[in-house]
Amino acid sequence: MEPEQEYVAMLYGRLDDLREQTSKRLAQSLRQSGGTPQMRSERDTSVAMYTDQLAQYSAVENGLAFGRLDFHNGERFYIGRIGLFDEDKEYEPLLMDWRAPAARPFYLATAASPDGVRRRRHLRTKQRKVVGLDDEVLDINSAELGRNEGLTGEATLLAALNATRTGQMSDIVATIQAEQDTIIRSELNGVVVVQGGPGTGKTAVALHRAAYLLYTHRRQLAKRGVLVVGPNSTFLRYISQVLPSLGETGVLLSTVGELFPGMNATGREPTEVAALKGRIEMADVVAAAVRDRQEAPPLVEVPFDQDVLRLDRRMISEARGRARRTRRAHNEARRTFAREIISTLANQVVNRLGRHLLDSADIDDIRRELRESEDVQAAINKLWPILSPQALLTELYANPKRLNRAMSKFTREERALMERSPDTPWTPADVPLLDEAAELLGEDDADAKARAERQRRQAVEYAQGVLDILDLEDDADPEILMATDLMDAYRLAERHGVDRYETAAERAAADRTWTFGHIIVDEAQELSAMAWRTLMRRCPSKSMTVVGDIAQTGDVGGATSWGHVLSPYVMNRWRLTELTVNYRTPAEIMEVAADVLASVDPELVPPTSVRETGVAPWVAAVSSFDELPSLISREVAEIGDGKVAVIVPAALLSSAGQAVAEAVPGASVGNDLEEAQTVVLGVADAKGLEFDSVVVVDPAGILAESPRGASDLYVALTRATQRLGVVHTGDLPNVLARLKA
Ligand SMILES: Nc1ncnc2c1ncn2[C@@H]1O[C@H](COP(=O)(O)OP(=O)(O)OP(=O)(O)O)[C@@H](O)[C@H]1O
Repeated sequence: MEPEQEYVAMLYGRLDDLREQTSKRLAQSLRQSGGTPQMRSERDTSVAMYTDQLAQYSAVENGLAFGRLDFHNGERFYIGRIGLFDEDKEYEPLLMDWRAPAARPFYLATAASPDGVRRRRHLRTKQRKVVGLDDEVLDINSAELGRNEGLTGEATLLAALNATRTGQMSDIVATIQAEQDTIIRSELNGVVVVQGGPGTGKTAVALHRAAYLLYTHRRQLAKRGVLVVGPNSTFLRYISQVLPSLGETGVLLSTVGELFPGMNATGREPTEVAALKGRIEMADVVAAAVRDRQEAPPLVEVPFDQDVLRLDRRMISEARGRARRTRRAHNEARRTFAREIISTLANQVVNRLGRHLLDSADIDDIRRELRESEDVQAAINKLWPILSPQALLTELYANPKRLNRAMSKFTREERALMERSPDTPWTPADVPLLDEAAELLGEDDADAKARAERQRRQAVEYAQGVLDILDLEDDADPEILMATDLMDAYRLAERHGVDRYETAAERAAADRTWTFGHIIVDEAQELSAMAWRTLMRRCPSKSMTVVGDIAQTGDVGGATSWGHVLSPYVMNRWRLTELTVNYRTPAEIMEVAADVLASVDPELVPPTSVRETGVAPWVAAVSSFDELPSLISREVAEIGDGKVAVIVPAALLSSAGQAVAEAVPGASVGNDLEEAQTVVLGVADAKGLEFDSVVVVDPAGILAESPRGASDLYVALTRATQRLGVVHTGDLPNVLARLKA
């Protein structure tokens, strides 16, 4: 252990040197001021680069080096979170980045196929101290009997799997298994689907793949960024530390609901409404809703100049036809529509006044007056209003007549489901519809232009004002300042004020039309067809990693087959990969869950648990759920320091949650995974998470609550890393009969 400690201490020394150097460079860059705009922009880039580097050096502090490979030819290297080099010895590698091609045997070499490796060593460290070593000699003759054959670094792996959970997902960089490594390093292009049962490491693989892709294709991806999509904000918080611990900070984590900047769509709605909004036909509904706002009533009367002008349906339809034929988005095509209407109205005015009495300047004046007339503008606004996506949908949902027209192909009941009053909060299922609307409506660039023009005018006025003041001073040197000089000075100052280095992820988060270099979708089975449409729009290159488990689909609008979901966008050009080993759930618990899976579909095969705990799941029949707090207290005592989840049907969440939170110290309802020792959750919120101990309450309630009840129960049962309890009233559902035995 001593020599390893020395080597690891040397690596930390090198890391400290790098930190110091970078801090100095950062301080130097920050001290520079002024210069040409280009110099300032270069300075901003250096500041950003050094800041990122410092963040990376801090992030890799824990477990900086975790492995060593010894080869038969006498070569040896250490493997860690980042690459470190010896500057004094021609940049000889001291530590190899785990993502480098040469580090691959650390994950793939086996006794049967050693790839030149003699020994693989796992270093376990705590802070900067080496606290343990696990060696594997890759010699087919010395392979221990009964050893779990397929596993790499088994001792270290099992130690990681048995560790107490913290409420935050940790990285698996030291113990990535061969089937996972192949997916992590699979090529950037195209769509790769990672199908796997619960606990097979799909989320872990997806995040390590993001880190791998950024390392391997940095130039390509740093500019456009990588997006990781997760099912809800609790889950995103749970996984949020994994990429930073791998030294990667520039990845945007988002739910689909957050992809519309400025919108916090956290409203709730009945599942059948969300499912309806998720159907692909909704794209046609939104398009119809936009067309419905380009109205052509039989007659519109426009007061003008003590007269009344008339627009009949034919005139309006003609203008509308021209605007539509531009194929521009609604707000952008409005200019064409307005021009046509003004032209029609101008014709009427001219005819009334007598065309032969007017010259072209008079006609221009008439057009201008028409354009400026509030009555004319109001008429155009009514016939072709400027619309925001929010306004379009709010008015659609609130107006049964509009819904009838836009949803003519839907049943009366379905139309009724969509109705809601204007002050209802937006829900996640609204976001893809808002996104669709934003595409069809386009920017209202007249507004943006007016704003820019206003700013320009203000700048000129400001410059002129300063010049006027200077003019008053007798000794002012007229050579020194001209209004235009001042303008430039003003603009530059202003530009410098807003110039700020942002990562691709930060810029992407604020821009609805941002397109990413790669998108990773986790719990992808939950996404509706409309959500897929939104995501595909954000990734024109269709370079994606799609991670999920069809058997866990809980959302009624979610996926039942990957081909069905993906083929509209990439036909059959996607690659299916599968993970088959369950690292989370012990065999004793998985046996119970497997019966539930068979009830979802007898063809589905559960993943194989990598370990047993020797602890059988417990079951408690109670006469009422009032007994829950005392059962949970007992379980908390059993688990010691670990985390306990109480998973309940949505209908029980508030009552059971309150009872447990009041009676059990350190318990809370919802998503406080890090602080609380015990959390009470509905199944949907438990998706993707894991706990040392799980108590599933009212399984019959979970089964009955949704058409996908069996999948929900399967998800709930597979969240535990150590212990499982089931609490029920009445009869235990048949699918859990094994628990009675
Ligand atoms: N190679 C590995 N080394 C160490 N731990 C691992 C490894 N693979 C997976 N794990 C652990 O197994 C657990 C389950 O992983 P993860 O959450 O990624 O699974 P999942 O397939 O996404 O599960 P689910 O479908 O239930 O959400 C995590 O604690 C993860 O750290």
